[in-house]
Amino acid sequence: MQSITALRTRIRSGDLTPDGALALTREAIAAREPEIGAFVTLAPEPRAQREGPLAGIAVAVKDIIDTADMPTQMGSAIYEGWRPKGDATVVAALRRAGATIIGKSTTTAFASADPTRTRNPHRSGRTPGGSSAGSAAAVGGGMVPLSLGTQTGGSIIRPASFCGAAAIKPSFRLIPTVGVKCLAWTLDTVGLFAATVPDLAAALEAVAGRAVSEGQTRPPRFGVVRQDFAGAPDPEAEAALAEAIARVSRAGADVRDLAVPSSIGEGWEVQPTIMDYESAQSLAWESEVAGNRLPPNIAAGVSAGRATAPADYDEARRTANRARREAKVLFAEVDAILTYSAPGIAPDGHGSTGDPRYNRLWTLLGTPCVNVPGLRGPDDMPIGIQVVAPFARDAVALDAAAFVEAAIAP
Ligand SMILES: NC(=O)CC(=O)O
Repeated sequence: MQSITALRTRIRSGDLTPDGALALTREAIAAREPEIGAFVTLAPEPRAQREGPLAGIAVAVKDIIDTADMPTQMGSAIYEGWRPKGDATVVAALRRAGATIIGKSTTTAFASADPTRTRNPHRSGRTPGGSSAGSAAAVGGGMVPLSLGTQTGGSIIRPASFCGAAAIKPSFRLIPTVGVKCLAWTLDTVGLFAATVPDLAAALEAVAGRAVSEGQTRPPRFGVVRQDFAGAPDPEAEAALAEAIARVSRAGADVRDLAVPSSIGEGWEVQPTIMDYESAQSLAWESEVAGNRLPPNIAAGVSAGRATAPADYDEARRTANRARREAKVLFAEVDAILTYSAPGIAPDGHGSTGDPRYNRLWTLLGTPCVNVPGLRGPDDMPIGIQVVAPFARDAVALDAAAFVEAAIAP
């Protein structure tokens, strides 16, 4: 895989130029794109910048995020050829940091749950997940060092787990969603995919201009949350979590099971109500002018949202706010939570993007989540571990995730 920090070290040492780094990425894309299909559009004449912390770093941008120099097509024929006037805020920040936007990566239609044509880079017969399918596959398949995704349910952490990429779904709204097609305005979160957790930190620091480490020297204190309200995982997910617990314990971390207040499970329960209600309104124009061109899963979500009474949506939001208030208690005696990134390895076939049931709670709570790659399950498929920290403590999430990544490294 292409590592931002490794490329940057070579560039800073003079061993590689930014143009050379970009050429490596273009070669990797040419080699794997025919099999993986991670891109909708490739930049015709990408040029490396000379300056900035991301000079020479090529970025794939999920195709619901606006770019001034390439179409933004939302994964839907309704927006075929659509050219926004300008860049989304996060794209402009990437360019200011010296990055090169190398192309637009596939997304499910409007970032919902209808499969794309993209294939899992480890086993082409399996799904890469969604909705940030191309972004996860492009990083997990070693095609690019960095990609942008979004999460409303589980669209960053789940595909990252399926494709073996590190990823962060930051705290809600840490990265602006200006210029990002809205699905659910109280849930949509922009995030990043990269090869390793330190690579994520380097990219987030460049994009968000924030310190991304608290420089904690003592091992983190972890709380384990198995999200029983979401049902049992596949055996390989439980085995991966147990392996991660054993490894971080051996590395000196304190690990304990956490009791979860009932309000947290109630929050998990209402996330789909909020997502569907808001999606129906966000996609009202598309539904009215081209409803017959919406694929089945997003169409079903819009229909469910239209059938949701405003009073039920309001009650769901009260439940969500109660869960956010009470989520603080989860972190009273621990720095970060360990939980499943996905129910198991990437499902066989391409008829589904998988189940966000272990992700949707944390999206609703707005807490920072990191997928830590490195473990393998059946068929030698990657399976991630999800590290969650308190809201606005993204540096804690990254420090704790880096500790887990180091502990599970082979
Ligand atoms: N946008 C989303 O997060 C939907 C999903 O989890 O598949």
